[in-house]
Amino acid sequence: MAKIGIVGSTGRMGEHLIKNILENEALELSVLHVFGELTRDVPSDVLVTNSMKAVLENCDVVIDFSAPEATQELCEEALKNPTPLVIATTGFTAHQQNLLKEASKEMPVLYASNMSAGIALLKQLVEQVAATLEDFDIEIVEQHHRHKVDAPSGTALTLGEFAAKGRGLDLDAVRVSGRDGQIGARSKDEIAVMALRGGDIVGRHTVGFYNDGEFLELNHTATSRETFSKGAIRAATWLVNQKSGLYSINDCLGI
Ligand SMILES: NC(=O)C1=CN([C@@H]2O[C@H](COP(=O)(O)OP(=O)(O)OC[C@H]3O[C@@H](n4cnc5c(N)ncnc54)[C@H](OP(=O)(O)O)[C@@H]3O)[C@@H](O)[C@H]2O)C=CC1
Ligand SMILES: O=C(O)C1=N[C@H](C(=O)O)C[C@H](O)C1
Repeated sequence: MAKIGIVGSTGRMGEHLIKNILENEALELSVLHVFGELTRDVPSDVLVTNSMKAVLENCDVVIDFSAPEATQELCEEALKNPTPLVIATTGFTAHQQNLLKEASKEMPVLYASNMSAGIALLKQLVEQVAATLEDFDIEIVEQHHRHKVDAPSGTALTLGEFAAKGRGLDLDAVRVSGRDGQIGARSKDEIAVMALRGGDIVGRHTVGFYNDGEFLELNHTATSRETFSKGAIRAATWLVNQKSGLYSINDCLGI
């Protein structure tokens, strides 16, 4: 039975993870990392700690839905005590992304900006459509709840990367993150990635392909955070049996 540790246990996603792991008899919730205070009850055999070292020493695999600084601390500590890591946090700097790659040389690391099966497939469709409908303008819109702190979402950036890949482009070179004022006409290759925030939207992503006379929009809407939490748990049970390397959710799903 895999012993699971959670980083970000007091957050919105942490709450679902704790519930989903405790209700699954094939899993053991062994340790929770808390940054502030844990206000919910957990079984007495679950270790609650503010030490990343203690998290790594007390589980077979870590699931991280937290904040970039917390993931950074987790990876730095994991380099001293290699442990399979499922990383779901978004909003990383280039340095933090490199740290994930460094860690994956010493342990299995699965990173997914979105743990849903729908987005795993959508990435592939986006790359295919971008390559096939080569004259169409590509624009991406994401919508999330009012509490989300990073923008655009990690998923929107991932979808943008797949769209750019389909065109043989680098997203960093063609991404537009805002339009306001006399901006001039749209250039052929640019890909806008725009964010809307409000209410309790769990996560909605639309990738649009626009041409004269027609357009195609591919949309994914997450209606429950359990989609992400159950996706991450599935990834964790898969990852404990893998060798060191950087994996995506598609590797876990076999698609
Ligand atoms: N890949 C995916 O499928 C998904 C990814 N996410 C991503 O997961 C992350 C968390 O989302 P969500 O649960 O909504 O966010 P919350 O803000 O609700 O939770 C964040 C958690 O991280 C903890 N935390 C914040 N800063 C630190 C720190 N410096 N050190 C240690 N712990 C820290 C918080 O502790 P405290 O409560 O004490 O502040 C809290 O437990 C986000 O990056 C989000 O984008 C979300 C959903 C799906
Ligand atoms: O913060 C969230 O809530 C979500 N974050 C992820 C992201 O940034 O892509 C995934 C999901 O859309 C929900």
